[in-house]
Amino acid sequence: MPKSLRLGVNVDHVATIRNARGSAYPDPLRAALMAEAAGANGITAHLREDRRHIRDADIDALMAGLKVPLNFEMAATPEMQKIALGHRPHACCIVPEKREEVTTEGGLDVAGDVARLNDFVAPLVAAGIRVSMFIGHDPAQIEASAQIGAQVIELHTGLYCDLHAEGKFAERDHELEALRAGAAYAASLGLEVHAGHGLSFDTVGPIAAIKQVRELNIGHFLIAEAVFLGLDPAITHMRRLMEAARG
Ligand SMILES: CC(=O)[C@@H](O)[C@H](O)COP(=O)(O)O
Ligand SMILES: NCC(=O)COP(=O)(O)O
Repeated sequence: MPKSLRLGVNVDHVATIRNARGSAYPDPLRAALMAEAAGANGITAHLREDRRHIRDADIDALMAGLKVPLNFEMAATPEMQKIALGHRPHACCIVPEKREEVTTEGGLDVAGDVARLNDFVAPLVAAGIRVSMFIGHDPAQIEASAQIGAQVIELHTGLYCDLHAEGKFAERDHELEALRAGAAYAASLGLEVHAGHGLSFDTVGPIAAIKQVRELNIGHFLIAEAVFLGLDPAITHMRRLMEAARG
């Protein structure tokens, strides 16, 4: 695989399992270290406002224990900005968050919140953090991300994965085409392009094949598949599929 396609493993749902029983295990850091050993290029963790999975102590442990970069996913709130500036992770991905949602439902509305997000992102960039906006493929959102000074966008692949799971293949292919166009447009504006959400063995190939995409962040499926295969084999197989798609 060209070095330019990285795999970030999201460990949020290791914490989901831990929190379901209020136990001390399984430990997200242990999973992250296994992912690192299995060849993950980075670790992603989303500290939700409601702390439903990752908690503050997990972020402390990941920052202290990881060798690979941490991509810290967070909402654009003053609380999260303070935590990010306290830790200075390699990257921050700014995501939309609704307390009632089961998972991140769509991309961030950067175009509708340019002035606030501009001020929000500036101190993070000044602290040396690579800032990424988790958005859909709408050109207006891509342009707004560049305008506010983000260096990276992460394209939300959730709809593409949902359409695949529902067997709506024509709509899936239409969404895939829009993701391809979005990736090309973002790269033409000088943005680094990442992608993720809901990716699985079945859906990763066409996204990995988009040449402007430099990083995939994958979590829920890998943690689920680890129940059957183990974490290392699940990550190894995902990387093989990425490599095969990249050519
Ligand atoms: C933004 C994003 O895609 C990740 O945070 C991932 O979905 C895991 O978090 P949730 O399942 O809580 O949305
Ligand atoms: N930003 C996407 C991510 O980190 C992983 O999402 P998922 O694979 O857990 O849906």
